[in-house]
Amino acid sequence: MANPAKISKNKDGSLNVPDHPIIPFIEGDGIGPDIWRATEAVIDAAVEKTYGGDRKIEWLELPVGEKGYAQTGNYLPQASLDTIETHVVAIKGPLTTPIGKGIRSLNVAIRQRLDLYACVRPVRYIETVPSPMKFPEKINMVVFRENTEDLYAGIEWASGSDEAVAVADFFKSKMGVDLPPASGIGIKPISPANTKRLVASAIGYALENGFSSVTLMHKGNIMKFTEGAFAQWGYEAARDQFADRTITEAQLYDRYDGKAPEGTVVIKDRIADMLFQQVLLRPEEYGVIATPNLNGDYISDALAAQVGGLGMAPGANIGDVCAVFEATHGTAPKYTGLDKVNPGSLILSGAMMLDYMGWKEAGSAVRDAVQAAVKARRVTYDLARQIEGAQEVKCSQFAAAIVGQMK
Ligand SMILES: NC(=O)C1=CN([C@@H]2O[C@H](COP(=O)(O)OP(=O)(O)OC[C@H]3O[C@@H](n4cnc5c(N)ncnc54)[C@H](OP(=O)(O)O)[C@@H]3O)[C@@H](O)[C@H]2O)C=CC1
Ligand SMILES: O=C(O)CCC(=O)C(=O)O
Ligand SMILES: [Mg+2]
Repeated sequence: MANPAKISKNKDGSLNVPDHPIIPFIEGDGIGPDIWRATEAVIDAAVEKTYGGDRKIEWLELPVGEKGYAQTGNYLPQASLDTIETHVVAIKGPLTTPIGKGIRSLNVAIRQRLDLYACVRPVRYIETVPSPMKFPEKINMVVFRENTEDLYAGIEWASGSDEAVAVADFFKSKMGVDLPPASGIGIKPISPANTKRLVASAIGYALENGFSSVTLMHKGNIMKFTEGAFAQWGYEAARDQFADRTITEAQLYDRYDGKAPEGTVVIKDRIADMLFQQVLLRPEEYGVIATPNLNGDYISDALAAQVGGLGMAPGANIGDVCAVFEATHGTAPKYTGLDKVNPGSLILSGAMMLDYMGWKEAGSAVRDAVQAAVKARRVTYDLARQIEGAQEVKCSQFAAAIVGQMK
């Protein structure tokens, strides 16, 4: 086995992945340590079984979150971010964010500071996993959530603060806008450049992965110059960057009689609230969904519920320089240290990471083993409480069962 070495990126964006790559990981807070241990065991086993010792991951822990604070006095040391950037691929457990006070989200900060602009969250049905849907097998969607701006930009001021008072004065004197007294104020920036790169990556993904549509999800009837502009800029990105590979929904019916030409993707847009009901009633009409940050946050948890809940919802944050893989869910604090929760989301995020590295056989090995373990009906509490005849097992036991299913 060669010495451990960093993954690097070529000028064309492709990756150089050595057989013994160093991959930084953040264990995470709350349930993070439990699900990380489980994930590491499953990924290592998949790589070992797939490549028979010719490939191996060298894990490098980064102190971030509560562990970062305990070890360095800093929740998000710059050195950890630099390490992710220079190693190109990383994986993380969830990190806690206090509500209404305290530090800003470290998860959001990682995405913004590393410019990981696309939050990619696939929603696919796994057989036997309990679903509230009548036909869960019809669900195959991938959320592309803009990850760097919108209300998550963190531009906000507390009620009564000097800044909020100054902004309110400015609105009143310069814009003729009278805010209710003592309002807390938040700003929602949505830019053409950040929208277009997100939508372009969503269209590229749809074309590469055989999806027939990209839906721009927005609330542009109400927030015309932010969400409405998102939809408009999304259509512009399709027209300017994928002219011969995209058509609009209007063109689909006007020119093509409802049948899209081979190798094209239909670009459509839907108002956000309405889309929440359509993904329940007619999921087969939606493939890739590109949307601003807040909508993407909401719809990814809602869609996760359709295919078994947050315990089975993987994700990735992808930028031009590096990528950080992470589950959709958070730190589920009430389960801290109980070895109880489902590690499936982080394990499946690990499978996405293996695919991204070009180790697709190992990625498939992970997914197949998860599927087989669920079918065997020895699952964590979240699935066990919904599957008839299932036996509840601990987080670590579920991971061992997944490893046991690897051929
Ligand atoms: N990317 C990140 O790191 C994220 C961090 N967070 C942070 O996490 C903290 C807690 O957030 P909260 O809103 O409670 O959301 P969580 O996603 O942490 O948990 C909410 C509920 O979802 C279910 N759940 C979550 N993960 C799993 C799992 N692995 N297996 C089984 N069930 C699971 C549990 O449901 P039940 O109670 O029914 O068992 C849990 O109580 C906050 O500080 C938040 O800011 C939140 C989201 C993402
Ligand atoms: O950063 C957080 O604490 C929450 C983030 C979140 O909900 C998400 O990324 O989906
Ligand atoms: Mg969320």
